Amino acid sequence: MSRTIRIGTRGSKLALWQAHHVADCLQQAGLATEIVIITTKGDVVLDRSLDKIGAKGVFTEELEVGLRTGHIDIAVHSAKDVQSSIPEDLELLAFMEREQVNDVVVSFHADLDLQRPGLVLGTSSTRRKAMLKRFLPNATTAEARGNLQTRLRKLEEGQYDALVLAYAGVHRMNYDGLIRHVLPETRFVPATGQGSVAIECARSLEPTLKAELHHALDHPATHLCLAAERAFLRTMEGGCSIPSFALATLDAAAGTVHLHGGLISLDGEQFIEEMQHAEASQVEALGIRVAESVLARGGQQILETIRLQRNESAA
Ligand SMILES: NCc1[nH]cc(CCC(=O)O)c1CC(=O)O
Repeated sequence: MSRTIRIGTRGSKLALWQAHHVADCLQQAGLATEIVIITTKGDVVLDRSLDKIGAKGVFTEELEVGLRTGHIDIAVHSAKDVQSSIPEDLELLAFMEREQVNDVVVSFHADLDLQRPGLVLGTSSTRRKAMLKRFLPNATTAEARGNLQTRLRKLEEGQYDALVLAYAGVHRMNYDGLIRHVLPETRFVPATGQGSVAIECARSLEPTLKAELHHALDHPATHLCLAAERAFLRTMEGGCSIPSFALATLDAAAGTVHLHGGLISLDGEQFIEEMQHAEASQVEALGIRVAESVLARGGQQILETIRLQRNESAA
């Protein structure tokens, strides 16, 4: 019997659901597992939006320390929370099958009218705030930090009329009954990796165990798409807090990956997008090509403006 696999995870209900999902898959493959909860900066610093916390990897850094010290064997992350580049001594071993990728509007009001003037939507995502300014100008946004349960409590208290969230998290937490609108992914293009679960490990983990874990957990079509999206994000030099977006899809019949990527200005006025496709073997180059096109067509200026605004507000 091989040794027990120690699975590192944040302690939120969603993170624990994802960790148990990984544990179930590994147990079905005949591996014993243990779940180890590690609190991250993003879990405790809740009084600021993520771009104000500054440090990269607010939801991943402490888990990566656990991988280095040998405290855990694998770390389970929401793929969208993983930095565009990870430390050299670590690797992303697997991406699990992606859930429906859309952003959704969640509310206790069954008759929620998205076009209502003055509608208040809760989100702390720079991407969602910018897209709402562009596609739902009648609405305003309010900061909504904290885990899903905390945000739903604030929603019930009336701090906002509705929340904008990833379908994946809402569904995994069984809140589907509160979904009032599914936002079209052609306009509210999701964040890189949205909907997938990423498994990270130390490069030094035993190769046979790595192969066993990869075989039990990786979803090849999702992995291909996320490789394209992450190459896009890396080229954009973006962390979690720039309003970039990317969605790759696999055309299995044609053996090609299609990538829709872009950048939106914080005020929603500029929406620079690019759609290209490539052979499955060329997904990294596809991500780079799409990002370079977006940067060349005004994306670089958007990023410069954001950097200037953040430096001014930090001064
Ligand atoms: N840190 C935010 C975060 N990271 C992963 C999810 C949802 C699950 C996913 O997209 O895979 C969420 C919440 C949200 O965006 O609504």
